[in-house]
Amino acid sequence: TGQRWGYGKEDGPSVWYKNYPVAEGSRQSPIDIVPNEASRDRSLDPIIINYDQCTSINISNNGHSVVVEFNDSDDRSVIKGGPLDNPYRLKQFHFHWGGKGCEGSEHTVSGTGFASELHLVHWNAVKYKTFGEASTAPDGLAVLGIFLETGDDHRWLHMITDVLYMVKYKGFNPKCLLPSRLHYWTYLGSLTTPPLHESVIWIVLKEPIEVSEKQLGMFRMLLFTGEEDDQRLRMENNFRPPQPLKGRIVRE
Ligand SMILES: COc1ccc([C@H]2OC(=S)NC2=O)c(OC)c1
Ligand SMILES: [Zn+2]
Repeated sequence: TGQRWGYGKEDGPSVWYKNYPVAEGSRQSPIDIVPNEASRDRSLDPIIINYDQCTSINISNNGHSVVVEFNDSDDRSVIKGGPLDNPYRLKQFHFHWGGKGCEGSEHTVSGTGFASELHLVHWNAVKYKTFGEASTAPDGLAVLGIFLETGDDHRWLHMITDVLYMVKYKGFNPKCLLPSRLHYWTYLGSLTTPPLHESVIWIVLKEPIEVSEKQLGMFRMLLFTGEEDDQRLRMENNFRPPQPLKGRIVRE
């Protein structure tokens, strides 16, 4: 179908259900995470992140966000452990952000949003042959969500913000975007943009990373629109608001 969707009044999250009825499904993301309602699951192991051999292949503006894609032809960069039964291969990462200060993340914590949220998207290459196939399976994807709060410059984020105007660049290890502690909340959810497939095992890290207003401002320099479009729409507020929990349990 490939229907046009966006984050504006006419094509934003409140009308996605018209072309994507699963928007009103039972495991939609993001959600508001209420820490003291999370249930302690002692069977949950720590997550294990292996990004050391990862190969970034490009950075692009897909009209909804800035996306860095990785070579996912083998298990060179995977996440495993935690709530996952298999290793999941890193496919891409991208960000969601606001237009100003405190809003911009997709998940919120007790109603509080962060300035931005990084999504590292992985797929289950043990059970599925392609990302596309995995993206429609209930255990097909694992997305690592990391909150960005404003403060000092992030030591490595400049490698993204400095090249946001370029297309090709290599050699970026997203491990440097991880916070020091990997404590997480986990729940079953979905893609947060159309097609909104309910195929995501969410792992949301509790500890945010710190980036500067200037670094965040670089994201807002991007545009939703192409060079040929007559109007220039700044890319900002590309986040979906929290969706109903519908009885799901958030584990930690
Ligand atoms: C091709 O890989 C992806 C990855 C993520 C999404 C969205 O779902 C989440 S999570 N963040 C998003 O922007 C996606 O939507 C089409 C496609
Ligand atoms: Zn995302």
